[in-house]
Amino acid sequence: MQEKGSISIHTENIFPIIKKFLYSDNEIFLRELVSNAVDAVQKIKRLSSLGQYNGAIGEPLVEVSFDEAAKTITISDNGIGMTAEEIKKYINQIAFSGAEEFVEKFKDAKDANELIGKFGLGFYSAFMVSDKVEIQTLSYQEGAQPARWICDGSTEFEITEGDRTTRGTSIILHVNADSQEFLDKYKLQGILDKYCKFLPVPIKFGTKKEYDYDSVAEDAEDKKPKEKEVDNIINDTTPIWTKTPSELKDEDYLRFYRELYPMSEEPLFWIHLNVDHPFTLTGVLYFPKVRNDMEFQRNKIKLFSRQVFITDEVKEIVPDFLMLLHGVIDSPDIPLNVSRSFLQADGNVKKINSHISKKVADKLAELFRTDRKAYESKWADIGLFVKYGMISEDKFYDRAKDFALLSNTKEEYYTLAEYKDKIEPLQKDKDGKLVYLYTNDPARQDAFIQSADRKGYDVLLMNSPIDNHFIHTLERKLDQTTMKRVDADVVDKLIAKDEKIESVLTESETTSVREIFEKAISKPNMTVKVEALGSEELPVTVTMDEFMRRMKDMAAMGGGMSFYGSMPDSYNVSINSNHKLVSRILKADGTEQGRLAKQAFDLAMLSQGMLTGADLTEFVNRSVSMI
Ligand SMILES: Nc1ncnc2c1ncn2[C@@H]1O[C@H](COP(=O)(O)OP(=O)(O)OP(=O)(O)O)[C@@H](O)[C@H]1O
Repeated sequence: MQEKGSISIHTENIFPIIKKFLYSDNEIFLRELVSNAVDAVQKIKRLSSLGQYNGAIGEPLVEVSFDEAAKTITISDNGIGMTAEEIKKYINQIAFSGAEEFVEKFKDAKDANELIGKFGLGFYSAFMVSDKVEIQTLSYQEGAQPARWICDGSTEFEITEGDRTTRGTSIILHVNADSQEFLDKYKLQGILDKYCKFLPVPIKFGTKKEYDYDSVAEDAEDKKPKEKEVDNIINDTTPIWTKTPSELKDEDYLRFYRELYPMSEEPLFWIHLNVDHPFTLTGVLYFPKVRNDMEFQRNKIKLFSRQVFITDEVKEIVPDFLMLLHGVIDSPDIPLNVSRSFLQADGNVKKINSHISKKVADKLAELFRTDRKAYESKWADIGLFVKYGMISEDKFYDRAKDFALLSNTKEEYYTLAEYKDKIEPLQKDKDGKLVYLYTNDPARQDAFIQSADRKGYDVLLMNSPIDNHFIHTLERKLDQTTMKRVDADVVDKLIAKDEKIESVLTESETTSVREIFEKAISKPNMTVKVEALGSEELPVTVTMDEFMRRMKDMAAMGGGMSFYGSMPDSYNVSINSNHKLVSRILKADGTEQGRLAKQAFDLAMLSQGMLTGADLTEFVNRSVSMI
């Protein structure tokens, strides 16, 4: 048997195009060829189980090997094999059925995956790294003759009788001068680890040493275990996501997590995805402990299609707010060769995205319901995802509103509904609006928190980076509710009530107090106000108005409020006319008045960490002289 022919293709020579345009991703040749080998092995298993093949199937195996001297890489399997006729049909023609279209469109294609996927060129990716590709194969069919196909990357091929004596196929790549880097153990091992680590058929890559400790006799002088050479199988053929949750224990999930992310802390919990309809999706998603270097933690979800690794860019498949999750997703509905533009347009991908969002919400709801204490203890980490989700997706907000928690400065946790009930009696203003008080820095705002506490007000802890945005979402979503930072005003004014506190000072005394303080402080960005507050409140309080502060925060974050950003920080200085120190200052003589007023103001600044530099030095010197 010998035949020479021309690959059925109307267009002249397609290989230079493949090589040129696919070059950047050339390592995927191995993924393509190993996947074909795995398919071939699975096909023979299926034929056997259907009774259409009665021979022995043997141990299914795909073997990858290389020969540095001969400059070849071989991918060999004991799968279904091909007859010469099948080679002609599947290799020569099928792959090029779309060739004309291919040549027309190749100019616009952005990446190799897109090209290969669209045109069923999996096998031909071999030419990205080879001068010559050879197939040695023997079909499972009774009486089949071994066949050999060889092609040098032109449209000319040759089919002759082959040498294979056992069922299956070997693809031999004669590696080209530019791709010699692939003739390396570590390089190939790395590619296999990346793409083939969880393929469903054992993949052998060389051998490795194993030590047999059982063989060492108790009384043996030389305690060295026997060394033996065993197949180096690079993959786990039944990774946990292919199993049902009932077969698995927590330890299995944790072990898999450690295998995927060896250096990471233990995850908080996980979700096992198992969907049959309307699309097929399996996977395990882990909630990691979130660290500060969030960027580093993105892109940790691995996307597989029938256990073949595709990518860890899952942007379209996983909702943005869940991008920090870890784990794997496997869906045969996502083709092996995906490109970003494909993912964006694909209907299944959108469905998968919203399914994942729903599953995550269901899992969180369940954790909340079944063990609220444990859920609360993890809230610092979980909260980040939940808040991000609530901010970015209305649908998720609706799902999460019953299990999202607010925590206060006393480390108590409340759902949104519980919190509303808690604060309603005391924190409603005169117009019926609920005022939620929060702190973003409990250490600096301690004096304000204590004042609020004395009044029976509750203060929420909103000190994670996402809380700024979360506050806006809550204001938008919650009816008749505003959020105020606890240091936005003196406590008696934080929540505007109808009740009026009487001042012990007359009108002219009030004016004098204001003038004394204005003179003592003498800073243009400090507006002095004398106010009648509770006598137990501090004599002097420095605040920044909530609106002004938010505008400034937005400007600092580049939110387009540059007008506010360029304004100097301006503060309100509230003097409590009912505090006895204020009366004392009023009664003191000329120079003493100024000194005491300055001292009281500096103390207010100090308590908020705002007293620095020369002002601080002056304060310390003055305090020493006063003691
Ligand atoms: N190792 C193999 N054993 C048996 N048949 C094979 C083997 N490799 C390839 N084939 C046959 O050649 C055909 C073409 O392979 P090719 O990789 O080009 O495309 P594909 O596998 O059909 O699609 P894809 O683009 O997803 O890889 C396969 O469908 C299969 O019938």
